[in-house]
Amino acid sequence: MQYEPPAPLPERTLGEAAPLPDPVSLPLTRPAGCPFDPPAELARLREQRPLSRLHYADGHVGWLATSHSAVRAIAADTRFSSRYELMHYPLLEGGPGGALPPAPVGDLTGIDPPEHTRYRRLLAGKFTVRRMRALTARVEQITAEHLDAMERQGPTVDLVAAYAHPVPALMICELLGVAEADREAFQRHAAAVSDADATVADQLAAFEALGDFVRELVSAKRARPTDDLLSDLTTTDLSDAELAGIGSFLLAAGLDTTAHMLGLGTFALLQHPAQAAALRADPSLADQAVEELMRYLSIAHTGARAALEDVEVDGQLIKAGETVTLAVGAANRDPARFPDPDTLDLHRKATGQLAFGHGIHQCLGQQLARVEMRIAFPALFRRFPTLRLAVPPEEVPLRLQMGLYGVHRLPVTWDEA
Ligand code: HEM
Repeated sequence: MQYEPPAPLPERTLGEAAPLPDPVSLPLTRPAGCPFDPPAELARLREQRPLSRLHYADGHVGWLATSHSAVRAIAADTRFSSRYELMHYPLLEGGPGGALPPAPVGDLTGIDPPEHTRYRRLLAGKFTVRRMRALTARVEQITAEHLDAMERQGPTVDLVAAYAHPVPALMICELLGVAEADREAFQRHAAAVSDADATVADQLAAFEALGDFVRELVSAKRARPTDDLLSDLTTTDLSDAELAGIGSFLLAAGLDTTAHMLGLGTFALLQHPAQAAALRADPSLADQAVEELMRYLSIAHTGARAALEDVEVDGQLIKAGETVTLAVGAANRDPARFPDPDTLDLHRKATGQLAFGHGIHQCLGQQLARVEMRIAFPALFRRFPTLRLAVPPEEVPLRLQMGLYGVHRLPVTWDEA
């Protein structure tokens, strides 16, 4: 019998290593009864492969990154763009150039280098250690004042309206140098923008009013600078329009994010009483508790990037022009990175969690956000040791299907002394 050499193995080309399952739609449904877990379907996809094919609403077939390593690698890679106008959106009709316009002036998250580098350098230099230290003292004061007000008001209160929203709102006022007399108006507009019960017209009107407010603030700082970030920025070569854009962007980036972390984080701690008790008993736990809550809750649960050229990630070829949705919530629950990832464990060292983003767009305000949370969570649980939900957990209104996850309201109560 004549010997036949084995047929050569087919050459394995990138992206053809194994047949890919059919594209999926973005999973959005969170498991019933556990409002803190990402959609279970994301975990199933992550078990199969780090990158799955994803259907976008305009017919594009792009990618969904679910593993910690893939999300981290893509966020760190500048061959992927952050420009909104280059992206397809899983839930928005209209492809690049149709779904969303380019980022407005001052919005750092939707631009690439070199435009991004210029803004980023100017801003990073203003989030100084000295400023963060000064802000820490103000967070302590502001949280104490709001806890006093809650106590005076007596049970029951909506924790979002009484604490989770006003504390970060006032910290943005501190950062931007909003005068005491103007803060009430500022807070009113800011609360109306994110009020789920407001009509779209009212939300838009509040949004316009905030824009006017920031423009007037810029003129005031140019005329009479004070000790704040916005005044500092008036000494740079930024135009008034750029300053107003940056002011509005900081407001958008720093307020609702922190507010939703405080609201949802309190809900999570109330549902995990042993963890809340540990935080109450040991204030030195606060730093790692905040990292773990950020990981566990991942309120900014998805990000997106568009490939500017062909890029290989985890053995998978992503072609130029394709959009990748980054499932940050799933990445932060990846067992390959965090053992027993679905357990909230404040004693865990959750370093490497991706909830503040990663790479050149990583959150610029993260130190401020951390300071706010490190102070606000323990202070709340120490002031009200009997704090509990005033409604059954399933009645807490959740921000389902929204870009930023959280609670709309959190009715809480406690035993009066
Ligand atoms: C818990 C609260 C916060 C969360 C969860 C959060 C989350 C994030 C995330 C995920 C990004 C990256 C977006 C991307 O890669 O496209 C980001 C960027 C940013 N955040 Fe935050 N953030 C928080 C608080 C703040 C605060 C308090 C400020 C400032 C007052 C702030 C200012 C910014 C800015 C300026 C950027 C843009 C950075 C860039 O594109 O270079 N954030 N944030």
